Formats: sequence, structure tokens, C-alpha cells
Amino acid sequence: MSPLLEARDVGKTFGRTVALRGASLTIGAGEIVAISGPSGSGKSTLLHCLAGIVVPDQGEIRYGETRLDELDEDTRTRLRRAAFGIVFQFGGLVPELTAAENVAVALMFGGLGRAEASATALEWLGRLGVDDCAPVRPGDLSGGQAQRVALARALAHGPKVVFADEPTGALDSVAGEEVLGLLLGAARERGTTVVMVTHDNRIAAFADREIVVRDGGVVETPAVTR
Ligand SMILES: Nc1ncnc2c1ncn2[C@@H]1O[C@H](COP(=O)(O)OP(=O)(O)OP(=O)(O)O)[C@@H](O)[C@H]1O
Repeated sequence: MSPLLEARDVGKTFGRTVALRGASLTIGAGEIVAISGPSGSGKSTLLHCLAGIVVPDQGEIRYGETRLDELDEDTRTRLRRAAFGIVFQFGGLVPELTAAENVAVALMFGGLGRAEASATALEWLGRLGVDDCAPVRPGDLSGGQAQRVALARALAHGPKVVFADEPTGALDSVAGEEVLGLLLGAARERGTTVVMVTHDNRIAAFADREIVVRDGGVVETPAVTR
């Protein structure tokens, strides 16, 4: 499998806190990977570095042939919007916009015109079973509905990689597994790479591979288990 994402000896410090110390990993195109490990071990920071949200102090982040850590912020943002989809624990939807607008705006950032963005947004809300939520604002959605809308937003532009930080962390186990099933189903269908942070072993078990982080480093990347 050709590597799509790579971290080499990545270090990141926040003030006096060392979040990552020499973390290295490689993720292949189309792989579904869970990053697990104890609270505070550096999972989210590693995910943010891989997604080009955070720039490491040390080491390299590669997306294909591109050194993400060497790009200026504008170029990184453009690349992220075009190639990546990002889902956070609490969805991260814009509260003032309806569900449909949240998805459509992300598509318009990617260059789609308003009409096409609206049509694609509705199509994706339908695919994720929340088309009836289109006119509803995030505050009036259930946690499971909001996460489905967030998934629609992350997937609608056809990203190469979806990064998900505890995507089911705010949901009960039934809603969580439903949302995870939708994410992984859509990703497998399209060959999309998924990198998700989770502290939940049951969620990690759905991945092709688990990468364990401890004390800011990758301690274990067992071989593909599926
Ligand atoms: N923006 C930040 N400012 C200051 N400290 C930070 C910041 N981001 C992370 N840290 C610190 O870096 C360390 C690693 O945090 P990180 O969120 O990456 O761990 P995690 O494994 O994802 O934790 P959790 O499972 O609790 O979310 C922690 O000590 C955290 O407090």
C-alpha cells in the first residue's frame, strides 16, 4: 500500500507541556486507522498535525509528496479544504446556520456555486438519513443528528482523507455505532482514508489498524487485522 500520510519524528510543545515527542507513523491510501491511547497522551495533537491544523515544532508531516509542515497557512488551509474532511466530537457546526447551510457553505469554500452547493448538501443529508433536518439549526438537532450533519459536511466534497476526533464521543453507544457505520461505510465505498482518534476500544475495533499513542509517541502499530 502506498503511503498517503506520514509523520516522521514529530514533536510539539504547548508552553511547558510536551504533547508529542518523536511520534512517527505511516498511513496508506484507503486505510481506516484508529489512534488510541490514554487521556493526554497526544492523540488529538497528532491528528491535528496530520491534518495540517497544527504545525509541529520538530519533524515532518507528509501528505503524498507534499510536506504539510512547510506550507504557509493559506496554502495549508486550501489543501485542507480540498483534500480533507474533519469531524470533531461535538460536530463543530456553525450555530447560526441551518444543517443544509452548514454543509453548503463548506462546499462553497471549495469553489462550488450556491445552487450546486445546496443541491449537493441536500443529497448528502439524504444519504446520511437527515434530509428532514435540512432547515433546522444545530441547537435544535439531537447529538446523533448533529454528528450526521457534520459527517455530511466532511464527506460532501469528496475528500481523500477524513480526520475524526472522537466522532462518537458525545453519543450513546447505539447512536455512536450508527454514526461510525455511516462514516466507515461511505469511506470504504469511496476508498477514502479515515484517521480517527478514540479512547473507546469498541470504536477502535472497527478500524483496519490501531495506532497506540503513549507519552507523546507512537508505541504500537500492529499489522492490519481485518
Ligand atoms: N492548545 C493547547 N494548549 C496547551 N496545551 C495543550 C494544547 N493542546 C494540547 N495540549 C496539552 O498537550 C497534551 C496532549 O494533549 P492531546 O489533546 O493531544 O491529548 P489526547 O491524547 O488527545 O487527550 P484526550 O484523550 O484527553 O483528548 C495534554 O497535556 C494537553 O493538555
